[in-house]
Amino acid sequence: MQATPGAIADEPVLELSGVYQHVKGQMALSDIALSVPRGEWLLVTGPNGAGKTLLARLLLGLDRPSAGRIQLLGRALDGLEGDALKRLRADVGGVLQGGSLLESATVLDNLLLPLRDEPLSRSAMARAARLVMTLLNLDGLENQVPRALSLGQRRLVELARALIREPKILVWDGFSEGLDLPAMRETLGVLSNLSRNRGLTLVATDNRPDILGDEPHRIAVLARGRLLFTGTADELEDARDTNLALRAALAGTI
Ligand SMILES: Nc1ncnc2c1ncn2[C@@H]1O[C@H](COP(=O)(O)OP(=O)(O)OP(=O)(O)O)[C@@H](O)[C@H]1O
Repeated sequence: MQATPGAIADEPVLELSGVYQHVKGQMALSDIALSVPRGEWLLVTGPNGAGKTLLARLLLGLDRPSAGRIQLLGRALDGLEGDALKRLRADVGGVLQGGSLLESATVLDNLLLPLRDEPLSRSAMARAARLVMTLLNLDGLENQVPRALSLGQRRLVELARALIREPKILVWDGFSEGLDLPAMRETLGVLSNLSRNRGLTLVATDNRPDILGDEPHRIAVLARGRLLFTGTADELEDARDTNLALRAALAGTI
């Protein structure tokens, strides 16, 4: 198991303070503060339109916040450009909602995309691809094109691509998208091993607050771009009894 929630762990590998994001004149994220220690898991949950994808994109360095500070692995994202940003991105893998596979490329070529600028031989790249494929039970699919795959397999190929550079942080937007319960359980087992053995930190987003099951994790509840709660699943259970807005957010009625 990865470090238990609340344990005194290493320095946070991911820290946000006072983060705001405007989208088309609307305040879509307001005053977000989060801190995740190495090897821990954070689930960001909340109803449709709460701002989960916007937050995931900020963590992946795909968008810049309108205001506030984002620190990943001790480095402030806002000051980073060019090669420094590229290096940081290598340490942060992302699985985005809605899919992002190249439809005209094979599974293998999709997996190798993040390695295209690395000074690696083709055989070293193929070895790295085989490792992640085996890890995620994708063996035998390397020459398929994405449209030949089930939605679940596509998600796992996206996960494999995110893991191929052995990132220190994985940001997974829309965790349950395309995955049935057995696939989800198996994937959680793989991620749990990576957290235990390599200190992988996970930030997952999902509309469902219970999606990470019994794996130790913290939960952040977003609604209308504001963080209503951060804590453990047990603390969330207690808080929802007395907090009307939190109950509405979890029910998707806010
Ligand atoms: N490109 C965009 N143009 C206009 N508004 C946007 C854009 N992207 C996001 N928004 C708005 O920002 C808010 C947050 O959107 P976001 O996609 O982050 O929510 P979410 O919590 O991920 O929702 P879902 O669970 O449906 O994926 C929503 O009101 C959304 O309409």
